Amino acid sequence: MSGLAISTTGLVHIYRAHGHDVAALSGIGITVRPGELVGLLGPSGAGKSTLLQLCGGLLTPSAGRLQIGEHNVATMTEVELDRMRAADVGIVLQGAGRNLIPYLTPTDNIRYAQRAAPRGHELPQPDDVLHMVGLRDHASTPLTSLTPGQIQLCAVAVGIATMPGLLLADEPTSQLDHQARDEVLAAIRTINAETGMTVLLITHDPEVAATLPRTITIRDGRIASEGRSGEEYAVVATDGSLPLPPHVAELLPAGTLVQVTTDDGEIRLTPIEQEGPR
Ligand SMILES: Nc1ncnc2c1ncn2[C@@H]1O[C@H](COP(=O)(O)OP(=O)(O)OP(=O)(O)O)[C@@H](O)[C@H]1O
Repeated sequence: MSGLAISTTGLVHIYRAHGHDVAALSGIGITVRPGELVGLLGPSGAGKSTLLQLCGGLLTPSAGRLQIGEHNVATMTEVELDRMRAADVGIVLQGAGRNLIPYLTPTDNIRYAQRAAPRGHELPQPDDVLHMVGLRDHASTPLTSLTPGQIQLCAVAVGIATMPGLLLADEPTSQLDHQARDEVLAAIRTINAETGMTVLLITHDPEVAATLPRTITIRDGRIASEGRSGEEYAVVATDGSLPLPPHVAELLPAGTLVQVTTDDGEIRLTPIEQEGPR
């Protein structure tokens, strides 16, 4: 299967908890092309995991549009979402162990993940999947004998067991030493490059983020900025609003009047001094 595109418009997700609502996403608009490798960044509680789970069909949007390849996620039934997860979208949850059955070998974990794929879906050999993540020599090694890095690689292998068009990974490099982190990142890059699978991964690690071709930073449930090969850019939203980078927002407290002028192709923001109350 080739890479799946992701497209969202005005995506909103509200958790209803203990009698009050939490708006985790407040109108996200992103487009990810098939085969892109994208990092999702942002402070704790920004809404990254919520976005990832929506893309994986583990949650359904409260409002807005979410398209994964041909799937219009907002309108799908539970059965259709199950089918999408079983073959088209691979999810690596935070904490490698949550993705694995501890008493099965890497090969059998992959076979288990492949069981749910619909009839007719072409499945790779477990050995080939393990080769792709660099674990072929550990096909039959008990999980208890693997290092933390190898267990994470095994979780990634299980995530791609059905060769989905989209791999979603929630902090796949966290809690690993630098060498293991780089090996997991290299495996994800290999998967992306060799299969054309679209990859969306969450990371808190600036060193990981700096190596990714594209990053999307979420803050307070909205897109705050995008990075391209380590360079940060503000993104104009569909309603024309432009989130200010934090170091500029500090200079312009809420309510500041700003004159916006253009001059020879440059756009200038000039805060206007307001008279205080007499
Ligand atoms: N099941 C839930 N019920 C109620 N509120 C939730 C639930 N899950 C997340 N939230 C809230 O939604 C907001 C976004 O959470 P989310 O986990 O998506 O953020 P995050 O960016 O992934 O954070 P972290 O980096 O800490 O994992 C937070 O305010 C969080 O407290």
